[in-house]
Amino acid sequence: MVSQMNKYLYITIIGGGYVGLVTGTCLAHLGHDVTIVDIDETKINAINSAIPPIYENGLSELLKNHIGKNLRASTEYTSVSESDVIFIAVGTPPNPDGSANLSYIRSAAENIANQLVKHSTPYPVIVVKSTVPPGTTQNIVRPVLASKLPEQSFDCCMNPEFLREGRAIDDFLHPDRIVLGTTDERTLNVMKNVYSGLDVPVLTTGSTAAEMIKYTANAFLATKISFSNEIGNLCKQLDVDVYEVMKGVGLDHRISPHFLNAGAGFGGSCFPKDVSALAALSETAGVHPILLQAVLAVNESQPLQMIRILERHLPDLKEKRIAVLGLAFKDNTDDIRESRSIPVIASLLGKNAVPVCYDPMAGENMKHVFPNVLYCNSAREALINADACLVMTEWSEFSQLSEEFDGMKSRIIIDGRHILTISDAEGVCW
Ligand SMILES: NC(=O)c1ccc[n+]([C@@H]2O[C@H](COP(=O)([O-])OP(=O)(O)OC[C@H]3O[C@@H](n4cnc5c(N)ncnc54)[C@H](O)[C@@H]3O)[C@@H](O)[C@H]2O)c1
Ligand SMILES: O=c1ccn([C@@H]2O[C@H](COP(=O)(O)OP(=O)(O)O[C@H]3O[C@H](CO)[C@@H](O)[C@H](O)[C@H]3O)[C@@H](O)[C@H]2O)c(=O)[nH]1
Repeated sequence: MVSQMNKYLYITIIGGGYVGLVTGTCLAHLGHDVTIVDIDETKINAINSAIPPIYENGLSELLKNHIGKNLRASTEYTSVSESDVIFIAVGTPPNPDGSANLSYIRSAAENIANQLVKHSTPYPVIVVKSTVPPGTTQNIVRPVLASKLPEQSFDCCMNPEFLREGRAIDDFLHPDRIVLGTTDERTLNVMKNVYSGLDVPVLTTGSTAAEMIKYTANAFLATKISFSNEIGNLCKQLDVDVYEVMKGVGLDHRISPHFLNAGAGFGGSCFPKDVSALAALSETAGVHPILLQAVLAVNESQPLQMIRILERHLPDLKEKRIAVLGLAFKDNTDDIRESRSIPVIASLLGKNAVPVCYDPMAGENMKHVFPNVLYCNSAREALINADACLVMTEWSEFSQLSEEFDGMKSRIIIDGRHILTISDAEGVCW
């Protein structure tokens, strides 16, 4: 367990995206003095104006409480010199072969080293918060810093982040565990100080094991989802309700009821990317990743199951008006990265259908991907005269929909998220 707050720390977060902004704001909420650094000036200006560049429940209020007080944002790395702790929370997007692109990590580490060489607090701790392949902290981040700084003058720690988008603040402030990848006692004390105030179990490991824990946790959760989807596809053939099945299965405490929701598959910036990175890493290590590849394969085919079911009802989709409800990769976010609605809309367009889209938050983001499809301001509007409807995101407002479906031309409703409460919707795999 982390203990009571010993002292407030000066902290810099490199990267002001989902993780950096939530981490920075929550650490300010815990009382630390925090500077968020990002190369994106628009993002920095928005943060300094207390306008979150992303939609995340509760973030706006928290940002307003702290910005201009113990929280600020900058495009400059100068605060690094005054910091006790520097978090690296930049992106690690996939390379074309699925492996993690570490160029942003390298560049952040180089910029930190260039700043610390000018001036530094005694013994700053540089913390890798981004999801990185095993060995990155030890073999890339530390050597980049050590190329400019004396070995004993700093230390590194790997501290993976487990927050979920849409529930990020609650997850950050009430995590199941904190993993601290360091074997150094002094560094461990600094890190415990960062999180003091949180009543959370702490697991201390080496940095490489901490990196592996993050990938393994995501791969396991993704495996649960693909497993449920495969069972769901079978259940549909056998006319069995997969939700009833998974409820029965999940009551076994060794399995747990979580992440067994079958449907259109997993999207987001993490599961697809991290399972691919782990699979690529595995191939490189000479271990053929049979299971991980199957998890990805099920996930690729799952959104297209929606189209297959749709075509059973409407064999010719040409010029058919298809309401697509939900564009975000999950509820309570405006993030569309790897959203399962993207392959579905692309497939509809390929078949000359007319997708008519609605999402409570993510419409603007999706316009960058599909600028020429129709976007509506409500589910009701999208459903008017629709030949069919596909539900792609588990937004709770969709569970309230009822007479809105009366506006459809024909009542073909396919639920990809088990969110509708009307009786005549067809499930994607139930
Ligand atoms: N999004 C999540 O829910 C989540 C949860 C846990 C872990 N992670 C991991 O955390 C990392 C960050 O993810 P994210 O979703 O916040 O990414 P993001 O793309 O939203 O944000 C990354 C930010 O880093 C900035 N950046 C890039 N290079 C920089 C540099 N050299 N200096 C300063 N800023 C720089 C970018 O401009 C961007 O704003 C990834 O490794 C991801 O896998 C993400
Ligand atoms: O039973 C389920 C649960 C989720 N999903 C889908 O899975 C995706 C991811 O959902 P979720 O895990 O809630 O959101 P993320 O924000 O992607 O969070 C995951 O990825 C983060 C980034 O690494 C981790 O920090 C989190 O612990 C991990 O849950 C979404 O498309 C969901 O619709 C399902 O299909 N079935």
